Amino acid sequence: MSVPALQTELLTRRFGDEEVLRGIDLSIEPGQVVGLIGTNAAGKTTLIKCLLGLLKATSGACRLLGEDSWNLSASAKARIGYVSQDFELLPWMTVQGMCDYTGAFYESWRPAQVERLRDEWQLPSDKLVGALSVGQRQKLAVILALGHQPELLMLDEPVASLDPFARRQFLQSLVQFTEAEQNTILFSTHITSDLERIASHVAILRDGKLAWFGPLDTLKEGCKRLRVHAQQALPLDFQIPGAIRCELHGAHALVSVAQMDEELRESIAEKWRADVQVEDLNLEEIFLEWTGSRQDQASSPEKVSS
Ligand SMILES: Nc1ncnc2c1ncn2[C@@H]1O[C@H](COP(=O)(O)OP(=O)(O)OP(=O)(O)O)[C@@H](O)[C@H]1O
Repeated sequence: MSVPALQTELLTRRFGDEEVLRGIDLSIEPGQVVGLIGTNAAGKTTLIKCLLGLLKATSGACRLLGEDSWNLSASAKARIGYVSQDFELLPWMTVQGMCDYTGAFYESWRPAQVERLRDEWQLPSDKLVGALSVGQRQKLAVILALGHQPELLMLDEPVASLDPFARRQFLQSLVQFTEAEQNTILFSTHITSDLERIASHVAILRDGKLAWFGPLDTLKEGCKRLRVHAQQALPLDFQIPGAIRCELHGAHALVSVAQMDEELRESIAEKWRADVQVEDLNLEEIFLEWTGSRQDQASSPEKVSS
């Protein structure tokens, strides 16, 4: 069996009284492209930093490429590409200087590939880094993270400042990156359409826990919204196995489930003498259901009509 590219066991991380990560068990295999999603302040950056050894776990284990994240060897570090949310760069260097400087740290640096990406992404070589726009700096940070041919890419909201064209180019370079079968990506994002385009797997953080982890297709195929219309008022403790969210309104309920199947529909219909309508959800809706941030008026209990 291969060593997981990234792994946590019962990982917790506290900041003062705030327990941001509360017992995360996650195992990402080589070759997986994992989109990490969760609401603002869900702990995505904290998880990425713990995995990279930039933050120490309060308790539990964190491993990267088989090594303890807090004691990574130089050779493991050389196999990682990382783009942080604030992509720290040296403002007084030119773009070319920044590339040469970063390249000097890596034996495996590929100047030709860096130059190609720089041209494709229209980054002026002689411009000072401090004079670049936010989007241009983000592009440079991504190019620097790819320049040494890493096999593990960790990207914390890598496209937040990119225009749609640059985002497309960026996603294309990630697709190229994953042509090497064992290359792994963990990226946090709020843009579900990007996630849909490149992720093989999805990890959802909620309340400091890993609410869901698995293949993107399984998530999309299994997650459904049920409109339950019973003949009489449903009990206040009305529950459905595997429900992610449940809203009750008299004889009606709006329930989202992670793993829908016909047997479940039939058992609800029979047990509650109810008509059960099953609705498909797109990835953004699934995200809203999982993170408990659904605000869609059409779905509010008041609108559940018989
Ligand atoms: N160094 C720190 N000191 C104190 N609190 C911190 C620190 N770093 C993160 N936190 C807290 O941990 C929580 C999670 O932050 P984190 O940046 O991991 O969230 P996130 O999911 O990446 O959010 P976003 O989507 O907004 O980027 C927040 O409440 C944040 O204030």
